[in-house]
Amino acid sequence: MSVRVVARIRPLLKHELDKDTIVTTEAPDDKSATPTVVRIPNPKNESESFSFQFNAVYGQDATQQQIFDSEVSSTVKHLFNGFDTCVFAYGVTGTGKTHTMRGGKSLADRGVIPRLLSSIYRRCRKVEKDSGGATQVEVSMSYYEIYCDRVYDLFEPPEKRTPSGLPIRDNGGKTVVVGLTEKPCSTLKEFEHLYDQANINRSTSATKLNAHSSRSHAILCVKITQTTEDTVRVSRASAIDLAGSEDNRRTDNNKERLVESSAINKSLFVLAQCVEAISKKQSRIPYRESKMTRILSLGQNNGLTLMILNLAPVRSYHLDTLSSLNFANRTKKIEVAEVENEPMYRHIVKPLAAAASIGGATITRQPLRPLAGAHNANLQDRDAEKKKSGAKPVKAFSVYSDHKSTSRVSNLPSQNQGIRRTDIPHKRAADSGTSLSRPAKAARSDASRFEPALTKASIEALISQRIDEKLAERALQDASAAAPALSAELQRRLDDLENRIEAKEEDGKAQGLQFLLMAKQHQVRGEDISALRMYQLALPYFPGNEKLKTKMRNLEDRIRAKKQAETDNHTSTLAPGLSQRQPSSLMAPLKAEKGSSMAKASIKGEAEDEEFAPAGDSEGDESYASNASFRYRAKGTRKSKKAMKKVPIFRDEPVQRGDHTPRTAHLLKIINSRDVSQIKALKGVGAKKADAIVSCLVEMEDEEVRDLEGLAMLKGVGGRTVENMRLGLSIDVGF
Ligand SMILES: Nc1ncnc2c1ncn2[C@@H]1O[C@H](COP(=O)(O)OP(=O)(O)OP(=O)(O)O)[C@@H](O)[C@H]1O
Repeated sequence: MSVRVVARIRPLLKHELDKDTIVTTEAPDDKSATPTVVRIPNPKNESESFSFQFNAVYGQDATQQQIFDSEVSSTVKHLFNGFDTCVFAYGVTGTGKTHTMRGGKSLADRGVIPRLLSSIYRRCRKVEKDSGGATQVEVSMSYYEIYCDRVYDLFEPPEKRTPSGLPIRDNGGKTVVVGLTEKPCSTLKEFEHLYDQANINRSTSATKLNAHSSRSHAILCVKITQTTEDTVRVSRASAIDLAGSEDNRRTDNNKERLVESSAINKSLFVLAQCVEAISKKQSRIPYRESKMTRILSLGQNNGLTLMILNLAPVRSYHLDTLSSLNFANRTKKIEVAEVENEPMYRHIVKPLAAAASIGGATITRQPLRPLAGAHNANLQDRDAEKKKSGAKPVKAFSVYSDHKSTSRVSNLPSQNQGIRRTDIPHKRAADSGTSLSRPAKAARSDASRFEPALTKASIEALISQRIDEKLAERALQDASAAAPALSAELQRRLDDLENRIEAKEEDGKAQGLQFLLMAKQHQVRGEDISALRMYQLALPYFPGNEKLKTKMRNLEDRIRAKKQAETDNHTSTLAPGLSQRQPSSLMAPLKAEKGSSMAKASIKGEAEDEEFAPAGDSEGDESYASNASFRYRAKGTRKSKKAMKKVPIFRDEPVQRGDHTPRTAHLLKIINSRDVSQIKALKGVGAKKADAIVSCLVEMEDEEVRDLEGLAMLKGVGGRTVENMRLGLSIDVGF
């Protein structure tokens, strides 16, 4: 089962009403009423557009109710059938993730999370009613945020937090947060109170792009425990509101916001890398490079996974929207195992003699936490049967929560350790006379059915299961160790870099060092394009660093050579014609609306299609033709992007920088005036192009276009356009 990906385009905000809407929805064919396609123009050539197909697409007028009813409400049934579910919102800052997940206070505005809880409580009542009270359902939840790569419990007020946050640990292949509070929560009202309180603790701040920007990834984990007389079944619903990526040239972020922003961007970058590695079936998925990716474990988690891709419809988000669409396009290919959480048999863990001694009439039922954390130790017979029949072994439970009290069985009070003590003769705590310790008649007769758990065979099965677990853990460790071995020297240098980053947290260069570290890590893995991108991001922090520049040049040469080799190879194997195109069901959704250059792109084959390689104008833009799906930009990176674009050579290029011919100087003056009417009057520039140039200049804030090269690097402008502008100018203004 793949991750379900749906896109939601938010409506225009008040201050955007006069802005150009560029993202639209489309039904795949006229007959179908439900749109599944997002269409967006090619930023390099407005006459072309790209389309991306998802499981569903919601336009600007989609309501909260509609999103919930169509996408989330059906997951509740699965949850109660024992499956884990995960809904997460992804998108650039200010695109509506928090609105979608949390929403507003009014009934109509409530987002996915409160609606999910409301639906869960309704189902609880139904299950209890339908079973005549034989099934009891308990709901509890944990809620935490990942802020600057540190995990904080949102049920704890910020002043009680330890600055380093809560540790996370791999536990039998699952990632767990250690020491998280888990709050029982039996009514919607109770939930709303807890949730609202916890959200006050979440890190949010005003940024230029969003007055209430989430500065952290927030993860809500709702645990459903269904208890019958004999069994307990636990399943979890995770609802995740990711922080949005930010282009810091647009945010005007101060230092604190910048630090947050780079942590957010870094984690999202790692997420994109993970998705890319999964989609390319690489053996090493870089989950460990960020806490968010470790916890999200996309592709490793079991159960139903839904991603809601939030998009802003306006032009100012154009490139970010393309990056998000590209990311989502890869995510939808990720396979998630549909593994049901099997019920466990209660009587095995029923209080032993110890429980009886502390029991009595006042004892309340144990919250059954140990069962949730433990493996299905008493399902060994069934597992063995399944193994024999070749069925997949049952995998116990999924990620996300490690409540203090749900820690592994060994940490539990002795009366709850029955599950580990199947080798101890099973005593019935009949003496206490409580309803808890003395099973009902039916249960007692049933008990004999479970006695095999104490036989020699079952003990052996239990031991073999433990061995399997240990072997699996070791295999997991071995897998990470199997990543390309680093030389001692390289490892030392990486460690050294890491130490320098930590020591320089306050230093402005820390971020630069972060980029260097990531670049080296990519390089070690042979991911040259990503490495180059990281070096480019690092460059502004180390201006004039010749060593870095040489490294980049070498890397560029290598990439170019590789690309050339690939192209040669490709041209020799590619049969002509559109028959080479992958069917649209293969999710290579870039289509040419018109114009031949897209048609050209479409026959480049799946690999390139998948990676969103928009057909550029006359100059190829290598920054797009990347193997990284996430376009990460930080302040001062424009120049590095320029460095990647094939720079046109202009006839009146000045010998010395800044020393322009009068014609060039005049052209640059017009461009830098940011006056649409003047720019529009230039030869070869229509209203649309002039508009695009001005938006681009606005994005550059105070930065000016200093030369023809710089002009040719602007969105929608190429070398030919610049040449036209210049020539036209000589006629029009009499040079
Ligand atoms: N579908 C929608 N209908 C009405 N308003 C919306 C919708 N989606 C988003 N908004 C509004 O857009 C603004 C930004 O939304 P929101 O805060 O949810 O963005 P975000 O993606 O969570 O941003 P960040 O990543 O910065 O936290 C808010 O004012 C929100 O009310």
